[in-house]
Amino acid sequence: MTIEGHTDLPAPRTEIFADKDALCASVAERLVALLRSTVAADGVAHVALTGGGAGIGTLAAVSELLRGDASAAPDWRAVHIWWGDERLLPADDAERNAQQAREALLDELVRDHGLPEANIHPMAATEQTDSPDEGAERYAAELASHAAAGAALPSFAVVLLGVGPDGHVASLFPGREALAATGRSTVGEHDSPKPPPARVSLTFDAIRSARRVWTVVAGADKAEAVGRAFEGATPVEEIPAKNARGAEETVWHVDAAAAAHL
Ligand SMILES: O=C(O)[C@H](O)[C@@H](O)[C@H](O)[C@H](O)COP(=O)(O)O
Repeated sequence: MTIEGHTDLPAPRTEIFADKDALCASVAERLVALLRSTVAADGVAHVALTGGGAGIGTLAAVSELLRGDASAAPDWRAVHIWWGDERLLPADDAERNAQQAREALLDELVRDHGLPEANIHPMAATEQTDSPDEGAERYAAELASHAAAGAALPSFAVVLLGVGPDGHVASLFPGREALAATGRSTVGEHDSPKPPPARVSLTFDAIRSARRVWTVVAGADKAEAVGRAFEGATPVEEIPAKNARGAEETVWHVDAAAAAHL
């Protein structure tokens, strides 16, 4: 089965926040509202999470929101949790995006808010395979099993993405072969410049099939990458984040420090 990311997508827009906490609180609110409206409209909502400080901070902010007032929340029984990328490590490794997400929010959603454990779809851990390629194949199969007939992956309401100081998103790093993986939903990375080397990632085709792409970017070390992502001439091979777009919208949530070069 092949997939095609959309090619003609709306231009990204930016929203700038005073600091990381304000950014995370705002994205958390929007995420909860989006999942709620998506479940109401479609009966199901698929979301792809990201690791990183702002990504996990957003999940912690969702947890805080729910403690204040859970009435705005979606029916968590209808929400499916996926990841944009993962580190190929033991399942309970503290460096795993899934493990960090569990601690920040997901364990609580399962325990107190009815999120079925079966709706959490982590990428492969080393208990399943040591091979990033096999991990990618396994995840592609899992995605396909939740896709509409003829599609390779579910319709993501939103893909959340952190952006590295080098301009990477998910595990799509500058200059790496994985950037060029097309016609498939996932790709293995064997030699990531950021440790650990072995990772699994969604491809750009998969990211670009999402209805929305929301980046969450905080910190002065991101300012150059953010600035370059919005310059027309920047090659995607240098700043991969430039290529991350959603079919309906792409919003860069950026704190003031990371927005310094915009
Ligand atoms: O697996 C990883 O290496 C991270 O998930 C990574 O992709 C992260 O999202 C960005 O590097 C931004 O991270 P920060 O938000 O912490 O800057």
